[in-house]
Amino acid sequence: MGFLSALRFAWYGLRDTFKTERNFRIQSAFAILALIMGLLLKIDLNEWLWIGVSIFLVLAAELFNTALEALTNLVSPTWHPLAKKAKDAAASAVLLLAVFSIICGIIIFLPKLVQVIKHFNSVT
Ligand SMILES: Nc1ncnc2c1ncn2[C@@H]1O[C@H](COP(=O)(O)OP(=O)(O)OP(=O)(O)O)[C@@H](O)[C@H]1O
Repeated sequence: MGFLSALRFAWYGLRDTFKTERNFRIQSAFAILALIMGLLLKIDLNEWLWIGVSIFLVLAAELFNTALEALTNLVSPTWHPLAKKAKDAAASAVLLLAVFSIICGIIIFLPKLVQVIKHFNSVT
């Protein structure tokens, strides 16, 4: 498969996951919110790296989760303990990374938000 074909299929995967997976749309919305807050609060390069890692890890984990769900549904359309194990483990991976990204967001944005609120309080 050529490089351009690989890019095209990767794009199809992103587009399809965005259309069909509500969680992926929610995570994308949080990613955009984090980018806007990063710009508004003028975070430094190091902080951008942590926000970038958080965003890409969560979105990539959700894509893997979606792939694993699709494969599980294909292999085991009816209830099976191994299908449950696979889906639950994949969902847990997304959850762990979402918690990591929330912690990064709190560490980076909370002190700056507190500063902004203090500034507005002192001005008004
Ligand atoms: N074939 C199956 N066999 C056993 N348990 C299943 C099966 N399909 C789903 N489950 C259980 O139901 C849960 C939810 O499954 P589902 O396929 O709806 O995943 P989901 O994480 O809710 O997907 P989405 O995020 O797309 O809504 C799984 O985590 C698993 O515990």
